[in-house]
Amino acid sequence: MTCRVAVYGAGSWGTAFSLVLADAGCEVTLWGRRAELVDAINSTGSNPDYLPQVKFPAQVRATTNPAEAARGADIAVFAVSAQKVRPLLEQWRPLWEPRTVLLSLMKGAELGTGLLMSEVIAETTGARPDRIAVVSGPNLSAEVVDRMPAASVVACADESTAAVVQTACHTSYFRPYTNTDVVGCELGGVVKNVIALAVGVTDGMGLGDNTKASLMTRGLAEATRLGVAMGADPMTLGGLAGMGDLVATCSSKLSRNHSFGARLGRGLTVEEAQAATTQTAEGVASCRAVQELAERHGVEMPITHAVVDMVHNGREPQDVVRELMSRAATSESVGR
Ligand SMILES: NC(=O)c1ccc[n+]([C@@H]2O[C@H](COP(=O)([O-])OP(=O)(O)OC[C@H]3O[C@@H](n4cnc5c(N)ncnc54)[C@H](O)[C@@H]3O)[C@@H](O)[C@H]2O)c1
Ligand SMILES: O=P(O)(O)OC[C@H](O)CO
Repeated sequence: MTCRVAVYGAGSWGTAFSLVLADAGCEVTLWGRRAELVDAINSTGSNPDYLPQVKFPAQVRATTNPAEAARGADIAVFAVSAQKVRPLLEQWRPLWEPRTVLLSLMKGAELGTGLLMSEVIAETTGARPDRIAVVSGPNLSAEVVDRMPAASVVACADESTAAVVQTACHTSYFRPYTNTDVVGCELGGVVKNVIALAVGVTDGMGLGDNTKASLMTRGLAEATRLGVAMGADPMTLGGLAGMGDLVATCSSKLSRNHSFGARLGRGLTVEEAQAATTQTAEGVASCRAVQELAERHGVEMPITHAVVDMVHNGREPQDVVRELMSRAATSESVGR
């Protein structure tokens, strides 16, 4: 039977993931909030504002009506900015059938609560963990829509739910693995955005590949330490949703988080970097939520602190780098 999917959010990843779902044989209803964009998608089969190179197959239709998207949906997919999703979920929760799987594509933690997106979904909808899933991995949307091979992870506490989502998005170029470690997969996606900001800064400053490799490796150590404190399997952070996504995001000029950091590193102010960023760079807000989580769980995350200092406390990149490097010398095994 054809899988029916509602995708909420017609930005970059909502657009790219709709293509993946359609290529995998699903019927997709893509919700967008702007009528002119939805009309353009329905009349031209492409999204003029995000990834206009995509030509949707006929089984992708767009709507501004969240209830129309929800009707008969086997899976409801959320691809809006992490800080904006709570009120939408609160408003829309009666729209989905009790059997509908609620799937987050978002890689952010909520400011103020420190909740991961699966937790925001659970809190707002009351859905049980076996109905809530996430997709996370090295999936830069511009490469995905060019159908360049990529792997990813579908995480859900319930393996059979993860398998349903896996089938719904498995194509010749998108290979999803399943995992029951939801916290580990989500945290990998959240923390890599913070580390990509740091790597972007040092790239923007003209620093080298040794710097980049050091930040990525120690950034992975931060993600793993926090993950373990929050109940994740450390092996998950070494997988696609952890190391895999860290490598893709920190290495790619397509990454919005890396680009934001690079602007700071080149000397732009935070306000100037923000003005130049037209799409969601989740790490900018989430770095503070990650810092709060680190404090709550008693975990040391110096790179995350450095990013918060540059993005929110007005600190100069040069000073922050110097400070990071001159911390007391320690053993690599500390805090493992
Ligand atoms: N782009 C990627 O390559 C990629 C890949 C994997 C995961 N993600 C994650 O997916 C999520 C969405 O990212 P994106 O790249 O699609 O961002 P985007 O900026 O391209 O699109 C965000 C979408 O959210 C919508 N939106 C913002 N505020 C809203 C509000 N208040 N109400 C309703 N809609 C609102 C925007 O209209 C837009 O359609 C992020 O958490 C991101 O980390 C992105
Ligand atoms: O463009 P970014 O920095 O949001 O990264 C996009 C994806 O998360 C990469 O997997």
